[in-house]
Amino acid sequence: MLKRPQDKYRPFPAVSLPDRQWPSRTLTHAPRWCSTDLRDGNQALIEPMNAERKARFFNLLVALGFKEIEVAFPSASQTDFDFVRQLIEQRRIPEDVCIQVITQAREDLIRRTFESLREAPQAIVHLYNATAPLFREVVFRQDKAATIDLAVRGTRLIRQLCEAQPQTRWTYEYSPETFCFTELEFALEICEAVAEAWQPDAQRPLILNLPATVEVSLPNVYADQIEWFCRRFGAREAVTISVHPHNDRGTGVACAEQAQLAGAQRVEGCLFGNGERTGNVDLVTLAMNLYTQGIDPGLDFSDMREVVRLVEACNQLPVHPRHPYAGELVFTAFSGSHQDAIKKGFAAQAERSDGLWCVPYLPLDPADVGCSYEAVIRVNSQSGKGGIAWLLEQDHGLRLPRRLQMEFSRIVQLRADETGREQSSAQLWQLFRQTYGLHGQAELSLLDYRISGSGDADRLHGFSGQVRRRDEVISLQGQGNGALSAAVNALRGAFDLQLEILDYQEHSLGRDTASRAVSYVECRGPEGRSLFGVGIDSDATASAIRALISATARLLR
Ligand SMILES: CC(=O)SCCNC(=O)CCNC(=O)[C@H](O)C(C)(C)COP(=O)(O)OP(=O)(O)OC[C@H]1O[C@@H](n2cnc3c(N)ncnc32)[C@H](O)[C@@H]1OP(=O)(O)O
Ligand SMILES: CC(C)C(=O)C(=O)O
Repeated sequence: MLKRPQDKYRPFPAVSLPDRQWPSRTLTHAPRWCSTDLRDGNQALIEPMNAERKARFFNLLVALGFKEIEVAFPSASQTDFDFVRQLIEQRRIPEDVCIQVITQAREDLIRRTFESLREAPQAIVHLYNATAPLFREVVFRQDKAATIDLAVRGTRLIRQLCEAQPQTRWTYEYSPETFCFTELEFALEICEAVAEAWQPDAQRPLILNLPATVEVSLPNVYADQIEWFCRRFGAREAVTISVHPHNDRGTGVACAEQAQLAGAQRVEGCLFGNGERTGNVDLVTLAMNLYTQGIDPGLDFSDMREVVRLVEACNQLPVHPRHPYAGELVFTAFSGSHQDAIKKGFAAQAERSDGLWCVPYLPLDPADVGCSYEAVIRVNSQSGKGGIAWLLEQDHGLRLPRRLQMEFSRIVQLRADETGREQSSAQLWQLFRQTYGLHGQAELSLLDYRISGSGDADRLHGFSGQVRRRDEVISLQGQGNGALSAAVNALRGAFDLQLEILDYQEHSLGRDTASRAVSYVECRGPEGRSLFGVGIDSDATASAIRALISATARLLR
């Protein structure tokens, strides 16, 4: 890169619009959406879609709720032409959906475009020509007058061909391609000339589509351009202002949103931002941005994973795992402090009953786009106790006491650091069971036990039982004020061990009477070392004794 980029690149000039209104407006409703996945998206693919992929994509767009779909550049290829014919002849276009096709302003191409549209119930014919100085000078070698003439001649021919096929309800769309770096006065002049040639009214609708063909400036500059245009265009009420942002600067979404504040009523783009170079504006993000502001976008992404799957299959391009609202990782927290906040947020959410979504770090309820909470928290070496406890609670019903969370998270941390890998929920559960002796090969396992004297407050409780340690069966005998203290005394005697209970908690693992109980016992052993034991049993007392044995085994280790 250059030390002096100013020698090579010039900043884009600002628009003089001191009384701009758009910054103090807010979005209150969805725009008219037009998907151009099958045209602008398609022309940017390594291998353009065949008829079968186009048909699958078209059906998806219809199912999502799109009412305007740019389906082809019919004069570009036989595939595109035939696809339009199939849609029409096989009556695959729902009544409330209007297909759109694009053409250059060349007579042969326009005529071929109309051939593809024979007997269409309704259609939008989209004509474009580039208007910016660079394109006039370098690509077309035309002056301003010739550029206007090209657009006007194309418009007149389209009008004539529309009139020759009155059974179709026609809409005309004109795009001054490269609008965002065309002199504003000239963009206005050419659009006025096109409107004059078309004569828009309710029966002859006109869409003026003002594209950011290549993003060259900040979104606020684009918004200024749109507001400037909307305020000056003569027959403003008779036309729909549409925008078509690309994403070269990574600000396609901001451009589309701010352009709507500035007066745009319609947005063209692609799902997940496919399209030329860095892509067209991403319609999924735009729609979900509205949704999370409480505005119905009029598009339904309830099964986002399926939408991703289908679009990936049709485009043969992956959707990034961090893609807003849709990527595989966008509802997942790996880091400890995020997991802690999310866990607390879910608990607070469950306590409230106002239905409002307020969970830290999650701007959207994953369930609204068909995602489960399973992936919300995943554990690796960046994770903390909150996330680990969440997984054990969600997947196994365990509500670990805070100090046990701290203890086990240190053990998980060690494992994650050792392996350098994510610890899946299944791996965590295995580590938990191994650590606390909850599996078949525990170092110390309870074979049987009996408690005597319970029920009479004045008498001491007696504990007798047997545990297996490796191949050895060890008998236990002890007395105490309660069952647990009798068992503690029995273990002390059998293993000549300092052992003291610091804390004890239990809860049931389920709601019905047949559910099991889980006990957590924190013990102090030799040299003041404290640690937890965990026991699970269908009987609450047995689960407590198992927890004690689990702690003893760990102290003996
Ligand atoms: C910003 C956009 O996305 S616009 C849409 C772009 N999409 C596509 O181009 C995909 C489909 N395109 C195609 O299949 C082909 O380009 C076709 C069939 C349209 C035309 O093919 P060709 O006749 O071989 O021309 P080619 O592709 O080289 O296009 C360049 C010619 O079109 C002219 N041209 C470009 N845009 C336009 C336009 N909107 N109106 C009229 N002429 C145009 C150029 O000036 C150039 O003319 P020249 O050959 O006299 O110098
Ligand atoms: C033809 C126009 C709308 C276009 O695709 C663009 O400017 O990117």
